[in-house]
Amino acid sequence: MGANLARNLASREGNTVAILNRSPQRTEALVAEHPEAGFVPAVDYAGFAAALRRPRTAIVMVQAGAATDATIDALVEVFEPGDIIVDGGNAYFPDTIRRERAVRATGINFVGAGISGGEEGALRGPSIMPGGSDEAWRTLGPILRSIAAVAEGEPCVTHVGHDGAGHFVKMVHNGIEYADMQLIAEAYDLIRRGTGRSPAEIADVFAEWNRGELESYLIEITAEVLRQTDAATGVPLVDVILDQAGAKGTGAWTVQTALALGVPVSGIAEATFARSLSSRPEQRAAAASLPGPEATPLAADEAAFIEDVRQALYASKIVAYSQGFDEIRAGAAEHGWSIDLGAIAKIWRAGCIIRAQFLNRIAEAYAGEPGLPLLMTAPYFAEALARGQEAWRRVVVRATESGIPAPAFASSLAYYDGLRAERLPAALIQGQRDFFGAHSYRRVDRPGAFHTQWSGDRSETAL
Ligand SMILES: NC(=O)C1=CN([C@@H]2O[C@H](COP(=O)(O)OP(=O)(O)OC[C@H]3O[C@@H](n4cnc5c(N)ncnc54)[C@H](OP(=O)(O)O)[C@@H]3O)[C@@H](O)[C@H]2O)C=CC1
Ligand SMILES: O=C(CO)[C@H](O)[C@H](O)COP(=O)(O)O
Repeated sequence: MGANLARNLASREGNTVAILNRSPQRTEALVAEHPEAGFVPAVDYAGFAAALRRPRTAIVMVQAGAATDATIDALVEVFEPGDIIVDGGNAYFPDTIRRERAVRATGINFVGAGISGGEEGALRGPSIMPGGSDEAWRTLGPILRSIAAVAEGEPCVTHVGHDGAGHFVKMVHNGIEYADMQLIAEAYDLIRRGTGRSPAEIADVFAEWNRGELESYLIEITAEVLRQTDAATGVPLVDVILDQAGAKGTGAWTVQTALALGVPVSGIAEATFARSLSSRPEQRAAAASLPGPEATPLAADEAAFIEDVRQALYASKIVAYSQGFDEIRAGAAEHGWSIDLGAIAKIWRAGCIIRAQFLNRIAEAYAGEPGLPLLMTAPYFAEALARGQEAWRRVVVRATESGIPAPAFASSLAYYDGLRAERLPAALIQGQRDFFGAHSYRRVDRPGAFHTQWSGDRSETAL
């Protein structure tokens, strides 16, 4: 990521880029491979600082955690007040808040900036989500705008908010990425097992979907992955890839943060847990003999079933994004960040992994009603959910009857039904809590808190 970001910066008019890697041979290799970049190589932090024009700007692209702390500490030693350190890695936002405070105390600016787009995006133009101070943004804005992806003429970068706001938004971006990928994987599994089509045939289905409302980078690359044949065996590559999904932590952070904020991001949580479940080979082996439907019945009308899956995918995707934006709204309120949700949708339209046509609809929804309480209730999305809900239900029923796990589809539908329910069984939970712990409850017909004397005469006391 760092090498490609440096090449991107160097390719812009008027830029000269100094580079430093803890392994000097990697710095030398990059300089040798890309003479056109005109890099100024440094072998240590002092040399790196000396090579930069004031105010200096450094972009750090290393692993989150100790590596990031070590790099920032080394830069603070050689930088001066007014200089800017940008952490472009996937840092955990509380770390960014801590680092921003500590670095600011030295007079140096610190900016946590989420960067998405993978290696290709870093080179050609990523989506960038910077936090940090207004002062740092004044210097950094033109630099980041020059290297960011462009969507409909607008650079995919905005000053998200102060201190950790940028990394918070990048974290949620990745949480949504997890949900989007899991939903696509469930759609693939349902079509494969429900119709018997081959991966290459399903690639055609995804390619077709990519021409409609589902158009997105993740749908596009899904078709590419499914079409790939393994050179060694001649079978579809997807059939020889070990079915244990990795995770570097941003999905888990999104869920942990949502739990702390009390925001139900159930689709993102299911997607994160689905990766954990896949990566438990001993447990999967032990459970393999547990009973379930013998064989998956093939869909009688394949085309209709595939269309149902498409609609279920779109509806579940709306829920995942709605949950993610709800978490950003809650995080902004908690941390005092002024985050423009419509601007976030706009900077995700290009450059990042979740880039999609669909983000224009999200930007429009927030432009129409900036205080929108929940994205999925905006007219466009409410109408899309209403249109797709019957297919969505059929797919979840079909998956359940067939024994095909579709946790993200099912939980998204349960979230939708939970929110629209006139009454929820939460009333019973309140009664249970009051029974065993005297936690009290509120009533629908009177203000105040109440407790029933469960172990006594069962009379009710107003507290
Ligand atoms: N890969 C991706 O698609 C994306 C990655 N990111 C984030 O960008 C960051 C970099 O990721 P990526 O480029 O993929 O990772 P790589 O593993 O390719 O590169 C990591 C870099 O960090 C350096 N490094 C590791 N430990 C230390 C340390 N203790 N002190 C100083 N430098 C260290 C490595 O040096 P050396 O070469 O000597 O090992 C290397 O230059 C991560 O935070 C990642 O989460 C963000 C968006 C997308
Ligand atoms: O930030 C990214 C894209 O936006 C990275 O690709 C991310 O590291 C992928 O996460 P994971 O390895 O957990 O799937």
